[in-house]
Amino acid sequence: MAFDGFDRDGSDPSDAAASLAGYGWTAELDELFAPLAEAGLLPARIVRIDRGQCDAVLVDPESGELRTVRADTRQVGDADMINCPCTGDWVAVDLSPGLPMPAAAALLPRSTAIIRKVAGKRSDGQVLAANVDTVVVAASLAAEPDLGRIERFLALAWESGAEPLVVLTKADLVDDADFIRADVEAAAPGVTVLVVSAETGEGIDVLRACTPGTTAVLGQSGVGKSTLTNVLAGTDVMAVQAARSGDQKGRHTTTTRELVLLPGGGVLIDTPGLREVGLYGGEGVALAFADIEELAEECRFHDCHHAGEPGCAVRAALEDGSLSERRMESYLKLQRENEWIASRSDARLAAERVKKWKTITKSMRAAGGPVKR
Ligand SMILES: Nc1nc2c(ncn2[C@@H]2O[C@H](COP(=O)(O)OP(=O)(O)OP(=O)(O)O)[C@@H](O)[C@H]2O)c(=O)[nH]1
Ligand SMILES: [Zn+2]
Repeated sequence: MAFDGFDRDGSDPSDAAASLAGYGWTAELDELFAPLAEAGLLPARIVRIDRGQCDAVLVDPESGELRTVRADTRQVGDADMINCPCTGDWVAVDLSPGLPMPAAAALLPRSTAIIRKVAGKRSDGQVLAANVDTVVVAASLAAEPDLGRIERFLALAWESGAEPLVVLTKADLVDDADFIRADVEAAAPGVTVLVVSAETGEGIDVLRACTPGTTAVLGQSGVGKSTLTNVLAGTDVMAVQAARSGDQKGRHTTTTRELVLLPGGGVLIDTPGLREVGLYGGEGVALAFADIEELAEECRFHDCHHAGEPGCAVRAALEDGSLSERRMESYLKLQRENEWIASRSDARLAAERVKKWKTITKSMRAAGGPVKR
């Protein structure tokens, strides 16, 4: 890979990479990237994705300053959407002057990824954000929080490998947020639940302290994700639409996922409001319902279906009220959905393997078959 367009003025390239630290670049990534740097490629973080192109932040080799470049991502595309670049991904960018435009030449392995099943009957997955440390599940206090939806978002968050955090927004619109917070906490074992208001600033400092590194914000449209991003970023980086008269829902304002740098350190990824958040398999449900999973371990039969078997600890908890029927039903529903998608994706992967194998064998036959003895 030719790379001769830039004079580094004798400066140490690792110095330059150091200023990507604010975007989450680590010594480990730097080590991983060494062979690519050797080939003249530059590390860059995707801050926004478009069809076939992305905006990525890198250290300009000439000025040594951070710069956003628009890069062609077709080289790092993949038939499987999950392997396609997304906001938060690290890519190796080729700035060779011979190219029509900068190009993403390689996608670095992800530490975490938030994946949902695409809307509709298809079983494909879609990455919402990559290399995230904290997933904020945002819900508005303006309406009674939909606990099932929060549990669903939490399963997705746990599955990503990042740390979930629930943020209840618009605290200025309710009198007693603590009451609702307690309900949400019961639906989010092991997860911190914060109450904030972008309007009054309540809870914003705590939220800031809870979100070092890379944070992605998930939630339904209108819960105030973009407003939160603006407050944390200290500027209006996101367009916030005036709420429709009569309700506090707002309109769809965020269209592409965007990553912004926070003044106190760390970065934030705003995601568009998600109408449908299908689960994409994995351990997320078990982690989001760790309380029920723990109870199940106490059941007399290790394969207990909690359907009336003797010595069932889950039934006992339902009966004494320490576990709500609502939560149990939510758990069973998400578990079924998770199992369905797992079987679907296994089937899909198997079908892909067969297809790939057929292509290989076909080309071998065309070439006269494998080496004959
Ligand atoms: N009262 C009050 N209103 C808020 C607060 N935060 C956001 N809003 C309002 O809620 C509406 C929706 O806010 P957005 O930030 O656009 O919501 P969003 O979640 O980003 O919406 P999408 O971009 O569609 O996903 C706007 O009218 C905001 O002004 C808050 O803390 N208090
Ligand atoms: Zn049981």
